[in-house]
Amino acid sequence: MVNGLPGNMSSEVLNVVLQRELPVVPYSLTAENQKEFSYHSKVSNQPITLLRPSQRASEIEKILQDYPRLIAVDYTHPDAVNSNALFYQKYGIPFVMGTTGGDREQLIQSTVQSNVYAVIAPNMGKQIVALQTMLNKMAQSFPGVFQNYRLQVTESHQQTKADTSGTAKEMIQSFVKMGAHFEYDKDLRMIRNPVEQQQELSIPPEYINGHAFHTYRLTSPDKSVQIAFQHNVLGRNIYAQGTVDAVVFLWNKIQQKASQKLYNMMDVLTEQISNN
Ligand SMILES: NC(=O)C1=CN([C@@H]2O[C@H](COP(=O)(O)OP(=O)(O)OC[C@H]3O[C@@H](n4cnc5c(N)ncnc54)[C@H](OP(=O)(O)O)[C@@H]3O)[C@@H](O)[C@H]2O)C=CC1
Ligand SMILES: O=C(O)C1=N[C@H](C(=O)O)C[C@H](O)C1
Repeated sequence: MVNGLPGNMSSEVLNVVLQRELPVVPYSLTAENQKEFSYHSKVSNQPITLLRPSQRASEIEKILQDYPRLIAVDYTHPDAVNSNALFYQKYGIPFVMGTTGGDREQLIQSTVQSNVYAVIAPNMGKQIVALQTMLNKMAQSFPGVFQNYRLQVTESHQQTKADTSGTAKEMIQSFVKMGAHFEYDKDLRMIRNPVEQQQELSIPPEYINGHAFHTYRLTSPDKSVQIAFQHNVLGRNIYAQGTVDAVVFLWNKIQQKASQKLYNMMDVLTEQISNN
């Protein structure tokens, strides 16, 4: 069940689900102010009924009777993360939460308490998740290696993005664990202006409405050393592919009745690599 239609990420995920010939539940949670009542994908004839927050409680039990083994994918809005998660938890629906923002601590806490299977990650792009994993390991192995270094982060996304990059927030935590000094109001530059994106970052016009460029730059106290990490993505396919991998991963965990219920994308990636 791909929730957040007709949004950008949910549409992309739906395409990948259909390309991989996986079954799709013909319902999607949408925003209260949504004007359309159904969504029509370019690659399928089956319309998807859009359910507003005020409608979903009365419809979900019937949907669960028809699709008892459904897994929800959530690409909605930072303001909806916690309430949507509570909805999945209340009805025992396993979910893959790609939506960023909201109260992340509460999201994790309520998921653990609910005992519902879930994958939660602010970035589903496996190559980026590999970089995150490497930085986590680096922080564990060399906790103070960037002591007194200053971290500066630039992240550029489409103008409609509602929040600060969730990926950047996680990466920053790793660098801070390595001793780097970082202040959100001074050291984070968020670029949302299409003119700057084209002129400064050379983002092609067709990707102004869908890109994610991140640079993390560490500078030594005397400025004689600079170390930078960068991941630049055009479009959204990388996340959609990872999301569908996470759905398959979760499906397998449910079949195996795994005792661990909550996972992140590092778990998905680790299992995929060890199975190959
Ligand atoms: N984990 C990952 O790998 C990635 C995460 N993301 C995250 O996914 C989220 C969505 O991004 P994107 O698709 O680009 O955003 P969009 O704005 O394109 O899509 C979000 C959709 O969700 C709808 N929506 C709003 N409120 C609700 C609600 N309560 N229930 C259901 N649907 C709702 C919006 O409707 P309306 O427009 O009417 O408000 C819109 O159609 C963001 O948090 C983004 O950061 C994005 C890319 C990758
Ligand atoms: O909104 C987006 O587009 C993205 N959101 C995620 C984030 O906030 O980190 C992942 C990626 O940057 C794309």
